[in-house]
Amino acid sequence: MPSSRRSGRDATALRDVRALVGRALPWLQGFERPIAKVLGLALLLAAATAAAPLAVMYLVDLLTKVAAQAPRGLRGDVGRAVLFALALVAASELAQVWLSRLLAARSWRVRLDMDFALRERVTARLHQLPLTYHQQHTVGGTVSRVNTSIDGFVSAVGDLAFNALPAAAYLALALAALTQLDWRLALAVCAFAPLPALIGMRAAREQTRRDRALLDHWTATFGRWTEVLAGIRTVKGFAMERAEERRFLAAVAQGNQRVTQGARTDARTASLQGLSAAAARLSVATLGAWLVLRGHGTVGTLVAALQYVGGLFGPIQGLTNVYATVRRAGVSLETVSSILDAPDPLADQPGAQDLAVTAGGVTFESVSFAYGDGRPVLRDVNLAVRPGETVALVGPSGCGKTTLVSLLERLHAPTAGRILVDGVDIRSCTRQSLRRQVGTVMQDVHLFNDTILANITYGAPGATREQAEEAARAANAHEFIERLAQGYDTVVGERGAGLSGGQKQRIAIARALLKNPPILVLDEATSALDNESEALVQAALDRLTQGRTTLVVAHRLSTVMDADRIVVLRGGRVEAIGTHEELLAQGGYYARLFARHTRSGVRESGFGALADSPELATEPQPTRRISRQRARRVG
Ligand SMILES: Nc1ncnc2c1ncn2[C@@H]1O[C@H](COP(=O)(O)OP(=O)(O)OP(=O)(O)O)[C@@H](O)[C@H]1O
Repeated sequence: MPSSRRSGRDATALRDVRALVGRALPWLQGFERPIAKVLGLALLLAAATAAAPLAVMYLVDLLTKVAAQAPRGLRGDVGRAVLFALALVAASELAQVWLSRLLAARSWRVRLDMDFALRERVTARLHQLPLTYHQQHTVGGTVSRVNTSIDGFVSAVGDLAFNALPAAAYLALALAALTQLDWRLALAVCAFAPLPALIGMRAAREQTRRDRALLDHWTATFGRWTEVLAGIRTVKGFAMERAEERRFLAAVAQGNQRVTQGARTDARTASLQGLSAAAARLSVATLGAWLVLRGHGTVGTLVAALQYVGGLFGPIQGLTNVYATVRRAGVSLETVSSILDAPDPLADQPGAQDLAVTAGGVTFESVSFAYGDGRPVLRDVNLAVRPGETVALVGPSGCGKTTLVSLLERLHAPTAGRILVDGVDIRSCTRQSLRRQVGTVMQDVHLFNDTILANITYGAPGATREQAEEAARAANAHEFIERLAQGYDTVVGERGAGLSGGQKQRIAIARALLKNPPILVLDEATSALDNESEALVQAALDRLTQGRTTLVVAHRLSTVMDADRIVVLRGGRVEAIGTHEELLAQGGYYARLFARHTRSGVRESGFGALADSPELATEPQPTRRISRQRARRVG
């Protein structure tokens, strides 16, 4: 290999190590003392291990001398000297065993603590990151990536601190001792020492590439796996179980094949390193024997030298893996950093105050918004919702209704304009305090695989059982809950699998009632409920909205007509605002929508679905004034 290319690679390797150390250091804050303590123990162990062959040498030389003098038993000074030598050997062995045990226990403790601290930071960050981050990453993929990366990073730091550094110390001590014993033997060792290092360095790049590809592969595989399990209803509905199983197993087999190929390459690298170590041992044994025969050394020296050579190549091999370990840690760090350093444009501003809602007025002031792709979704929206008022949002699918209400929760930030609650810009308050004041009931109700009681008190952890029951009564949920085998202690299954759509909605309403927020966001369910269930949900919603400022993404005609005002959104713009009667009188899109609804005779909940009819965009309709009561009868 041309030397310029090699020196280029070495420089890159050094840069990699320096960059990694620079990035890893802030993460190790708080662990300096425990790491230093374990490192101290490891260095002591290295010193004890390096001293052991000297004790053996002393014993062997003593015994050789005694044997040469045709001994008459081990009495007097000779006996004491042999006993002392034996005690030295025993002490060094015992010290090694004791230190190894202590080191193993302490280093595990430090690794586990580091693992805990990293998980704490990553979990907190994942919870803080904006919704868009989670929409762009699969749950399973994130879980698999986080687990693999944290394990990888912690074990790499442990390997470097507790194995590589003590190995380097042992190498230095052993080489110094060997040079003292016989410089020629030390030279023979040094001639072979760089070989395993070079072999390891060559393998490291390939290992890193492999690790990165494997991490991506497992992220995609487990991301899909969790998605399939989460969407098992759809999988079953389309009889895709076998197909999904085949797809998953093919991906696992492909991953395993890559792991096997990697293990084969690693084994080849290890055997090449082993061969170079064996060549070093053979050359030292030959040279040592020659030196002893020539009277240039003692048998003890040769035995000690062979012990050193035997013990040296393990650490040398370990040290050559340092580069691979550093690069592996780099891959892990990249992933964890991509989470910890992911931008959070919605983070609280420095000095943000808690929001205290007094009346509950909400104002959208020239609000525009676009998702990551830059396509405008909301354009210059102006809307002032008075305290205690209910405003229904109506418009075709994709016109930005859900997006508008999510801006109020600060799940996204407007690209222009601002949103005020009681005259306070929500960007200037803390996210937590804002979300405590805004309650939500979304159409895809999410229940946790926990008891009904835990699901109702979610968001109000201090609430008592009696308060939860009271909220459930107001939400028309108490009766059906009481009829369940375990009542409020019934576990609902993942995402509330054991409950009907209407029951889930009523639990969500009870949850919102218990939270008791002054501002409410409702995203009405589009899926039709049976008449009875719909009436129960509607009555619960009426109770929930009483006395609260409410923004509702409306799909039922009754909701729209019961609202104090209706906002017609089209193409991200506010097309009209008014009461039902006012909008009918204006004769625009809303009037056409209403007319079409009354003509079609579809169920109430189909009102929102009709908003999508293409003909509504153009169909001219005569303006008709219909009283609210009459319209309700028709709907
Ligand atoms: N996370 C997202 N990333 C990119 N675009 C999005 C995202 N969420 C929604 N959109 C797009 O923004 C537009 C408005 O979506 P939004 O969900 O607010 O509409 P909507 O009026 O509530 O529709 P619907 O009545 O069907 O629920 C749509 O074109 C949609 O494709």
